[in-house]
Amino acid sequence: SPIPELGVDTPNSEELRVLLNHINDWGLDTFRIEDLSGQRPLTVITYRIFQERSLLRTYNIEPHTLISYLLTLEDHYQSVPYHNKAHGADVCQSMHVLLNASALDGVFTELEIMSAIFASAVHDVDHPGVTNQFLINTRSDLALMYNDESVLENHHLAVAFKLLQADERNIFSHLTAKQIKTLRKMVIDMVLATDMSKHMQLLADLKTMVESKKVTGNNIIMLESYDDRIQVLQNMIHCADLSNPTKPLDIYIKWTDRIMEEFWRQGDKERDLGLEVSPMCDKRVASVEKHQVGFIEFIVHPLWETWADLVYPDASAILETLEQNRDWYQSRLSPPSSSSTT
Ligand SMILES: COc1ccc(/C=N/OC[C@H](O)CN2C[C@@H](C)O[C@@H](C)C2)cc1OC1CCCC1
Ligand SMILES: [Mg+2]
Ligand SMILES: [Zn+2]
Repeated sequence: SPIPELGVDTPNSEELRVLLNHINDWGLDTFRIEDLSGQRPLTVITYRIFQERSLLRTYNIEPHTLISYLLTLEDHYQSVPYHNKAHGADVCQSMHVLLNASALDGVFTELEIMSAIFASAVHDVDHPGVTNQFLINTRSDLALMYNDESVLENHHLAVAFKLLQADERNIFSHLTAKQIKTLRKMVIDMVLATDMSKHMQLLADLKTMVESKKVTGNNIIMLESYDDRIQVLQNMIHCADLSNPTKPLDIYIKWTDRIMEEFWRQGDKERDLGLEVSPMCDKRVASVEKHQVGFIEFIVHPLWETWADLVYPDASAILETLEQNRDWYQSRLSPPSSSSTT
């Protein structure tokens, strides 16, 4: 049966096509695409990116096989408030835009680009909506399986590659053994880098790279070793994963609502289990704005400021939006009561 042009059949294909024409733009409304695609944001966005980058042609990927893999991958994202298929789709599309930075023009190979898009699409598959620490504290089967080390990220990878084993879903069936080996290593290295516990090390290495940045005549970054190349891609997927505060405010606020709902459900589970409620997970001491300001100040802005240095001036507008959004949440902070200032 013929594949629908957008990958899935929906009654709103005209409006969906118009939205997907903005696939290369920062701030694409993933929520609107979720609604217009019949709850298939990950399939339609990833399918469009593969087409946009001619990856089906370059790697002889059969459209049915790609759609079959993407639909099954999407079905393996759990219906949790934040870490669901819409987040997977959003990180994939954000990664696609970051890869287009002119400072990175011609830097990565087609295989590295496909690895990065694939890694982003799969990076949180089957996320249960709780943190690594929760899985460790509750002695979950996943923590037992992965010995408490990047438990979620190891699981996302295992599920993503397991789904490839079915012939009708094996989108890499026409790659050489060497290409598959390279893709698999890079995808593993990228998804493992989305473990927030690696943030400080990733950022420190990125800062070192920026300080010693080597560029060609027309300001294109030169990356000689695998370590340098993968380090840029690891920071890129980490930036994409923590890109919510850099998006248009109305979209950012919706992501905040979703992550807080997910954190509060975890807090409720911890309370029911008699465990200490994790930071920011207690709905009874809700300080959503304060947490977002802290998240931006201590994690998101330092990362994006360094990324913006690396690809200067390509991410300057994104950094500007981040700072405006931080100021907005700051302005919503209840002013300190007069007694506290005496
Ligand atoms: C739009 O806001 C957000 C969008 C993504 C995320 C993603 N978090 O990482 C996924 C895991 O949970 C890892 N940890 C993150 C860490 C900061 O905290 C731990 C409890 C878990 C957090 C956001 O805000 C959070 C932080 C401040 C208010 C809630
Ligand atoms: Mg994750
Ligand atoms: Zn994620």
